[in-house]
Parts: sequence; C-alpha cells; structure tokens
Amino acid sequence: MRAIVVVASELEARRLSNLDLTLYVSGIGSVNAALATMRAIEREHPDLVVSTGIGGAYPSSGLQPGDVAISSEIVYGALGAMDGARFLDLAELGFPLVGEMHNRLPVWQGAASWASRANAAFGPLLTLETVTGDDEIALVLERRFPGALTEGMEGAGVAHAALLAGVAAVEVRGVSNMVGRRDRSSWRLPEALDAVKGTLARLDR
Ligand SMILES: O=C(O)c1cccc(C(=O)CC[C@H]2O[C@@H](n3cnc4c(=O)[nH]cnc43)[C@H](O)[C@@H]2O)c1
Repeated sequence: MRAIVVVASELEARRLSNLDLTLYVSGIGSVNAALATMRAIEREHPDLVVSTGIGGAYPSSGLQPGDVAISSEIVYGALGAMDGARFLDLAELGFPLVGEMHNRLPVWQGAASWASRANAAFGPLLTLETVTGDDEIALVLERRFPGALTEGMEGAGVAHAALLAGVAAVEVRGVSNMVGRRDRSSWRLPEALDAVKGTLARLDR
C-alpha cells in the first residue's frame, strides 16, 4: 500500500522527517489541505492519504497533551447554519456534500486496527476554521458531536479531496493542547509531534 502524509506546516514536517513516507505541506485550514491533497494525489497516485499534525483535545475525550487520536470519521464541525443557538448540519439543511454524505466523512478501513496497534484513541475528529479559545464553546462543540476526541483545521479538507478522487483517507492528531480557554504557554508541540511520529511508524504498509 502506498501512503502519503499531509501536514499543515513546515514545523510539523521537519519534526516528522526520516519516516520513509512522502510528506506534503498544505498550509493552514481545510481549503489549503484539500487543494494540496488534490495535487498530491495527482502526482503520487497513493492508496491512502494520512492527514496529520497537532490538535486540541476536548476535555471529555480523556486525552492529554502527548496522546494521539486516530479518526473513526472526519467531521466538518462548523459547516451548516445556526438557528438561534441550535446548529443545523448539512443533513438538516438538505445539502449533501459529496454523494449522499453530509458533515461526516468516512475513513480508511484499516484505521481501527492501526489505532489499537499504536495505542491511540479512536473516534470522531472534528475540523474547524478557528481554534476554539473558550471553555463554553468547547462544551457546545462536545454536545454538538458527542464522542468527538479532537479538533484541527485540515482533516476534513484532506478527506474531502481524497473522497472525490476515490482514495482512502485517515486523520491522526497528536494532542498539543486542550480545547478551551486560550493558554498558548501550555501547548506541547514537540511531545505531540513525537507521539504522531511513533504512530506513523506503526502504519502497516
Ligand atoms: O495562538 C497562537 O499563538 C498560535 C501559535 C501557533 C500556532 C497556532 C495555531 O493556531 C495552530 C493551528 C494549527 O494547529 C492545529 N491545531 C492545534 N491545536 C488546535 C486546536 O485546539 N484547534 C484547532 N486546530 C488546532 C490546526 O490543525 C492548525 O494546523 C496558534
């Protein structure tokens, strides 16, 4: 199986080097991620695209900085409409995203066994356009998507482009911070990326 890896930043790519995996740097956000994935697929013809990097863990996930989460599904967490305080997702609005799919995008069938082999948490991973910086909004997102483990800004873009190209995708987030009130001094980038590196090394190819 030929796998390629998409990360948002050069900093992440540097820390994940020496893995014998082809790395693409997309830039921040789901649009950058989708465009970079599309180009990478045209060039490399992979069987699997792995979206990875640092991410924030939701308080109810039980995860801590330095832990890793692998996606059971990749979710556009804010694509929809607000009706007062109620979030209406694309299904409720009646707008399919791709085929019959709405906010939740499927992942590679090997994701669960990879998570168990790598001792990583396994569950829904959210994609947002904004880093959540408030405890109340973190709670709102947890209620909107029960069981969500982490948030990042690229996974759904990668999964969306891969889905359109007929290629499998999976997201892997190393927890750098807890989702909630912004406290940049508590972010643990090296620990998160070293944990991602260990997880990528356990990918069966
Ligand atoms: O606020 C800052 O000072 C700051 C400094 C460096 C980086 C940032 C980012 O916002 C990085 C966004 C980047 O990292 C991923 N990420 C990491 N944690 C989270 C999160 O809690 N929520 C959403 N995204 C997160 C994301 O995928 C981006 O690639 C800020």
